[in-house]
Amino acid sequence: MLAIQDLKKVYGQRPVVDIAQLKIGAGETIGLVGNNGAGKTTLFRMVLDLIRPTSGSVFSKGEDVMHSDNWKNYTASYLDEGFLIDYLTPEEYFVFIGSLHDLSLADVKDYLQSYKEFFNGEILNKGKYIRDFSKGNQNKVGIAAALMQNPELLILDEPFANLDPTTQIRLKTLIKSLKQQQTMTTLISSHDLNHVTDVCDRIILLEKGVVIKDFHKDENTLKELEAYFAE
Ligand SMILES: Nc1ncnc2c1ncn2[C@@H]1O[C@H](COP(=O)(O)OP(=O)(O)OP(=O)(O)O)[C@@H](O)[C@H]1O
Repeated sequence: MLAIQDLKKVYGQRPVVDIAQLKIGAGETIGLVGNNGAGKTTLFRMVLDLIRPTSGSVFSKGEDVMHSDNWKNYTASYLDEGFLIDYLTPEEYFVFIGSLHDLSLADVKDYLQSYKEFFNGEILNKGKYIRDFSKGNQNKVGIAAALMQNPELLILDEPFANLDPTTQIRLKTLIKSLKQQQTMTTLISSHDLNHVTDVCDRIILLEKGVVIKDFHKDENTLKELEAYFAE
């Protein structure tokens, strides 16, 4: 699904991402972990062609994301509130995103109905603009809008941050159930080692822009990660 080749991003003199080669297969659920400033968001931004690499490329289904638009049809992401439209209500935003993906009003309505539990009564029919919601509730809108697109490739930057514990658990359940369909490749960055090892099958550990570890999850993964970060 994704292939990263000699990818480098340098700010000033400092490389903040430096990955010679990384392949992510279709259907994989990847957890990207690393301390503050490790380069997780910068990597996601290059995968989504939001920023350009200093050198190297990201290929999505074999096509360089810098020189192709095809990946936009099957990729959904939520990195931060910048992905939202502040002056819309959540309902208006979902309808807008739905219209970009040929979803009818009825489709969007059905979808929102199925997310009632995830929204926990805090998102719909509030008569409020997105800008007036708390950061956690804005995250819920962004994550739900990304999932609504039924993407082949889903990219979420720290999706558990700012969510209340109930919603964190519901989000994990949601991601696990989508994973079972085996049609979605998922990249999730997180500082929450418990959550990320719970939902992801493969963990990539980034430190100062470099991949330090890349392994498939087993029963020891959480302990190994905790030991690594405790050093
Ligand atoms: N536009 C920019 N100009 C200069 N430096 C930048 C810019 N964007 C990111 N950086 C630097 O690149 C490094 C990687 O940042 P990035 O946000 O990718 O890390 P991260 O792993 O997502 O961190 P966090 O866990 O804190 O969100 C940091 O040192 C950051 O200061």
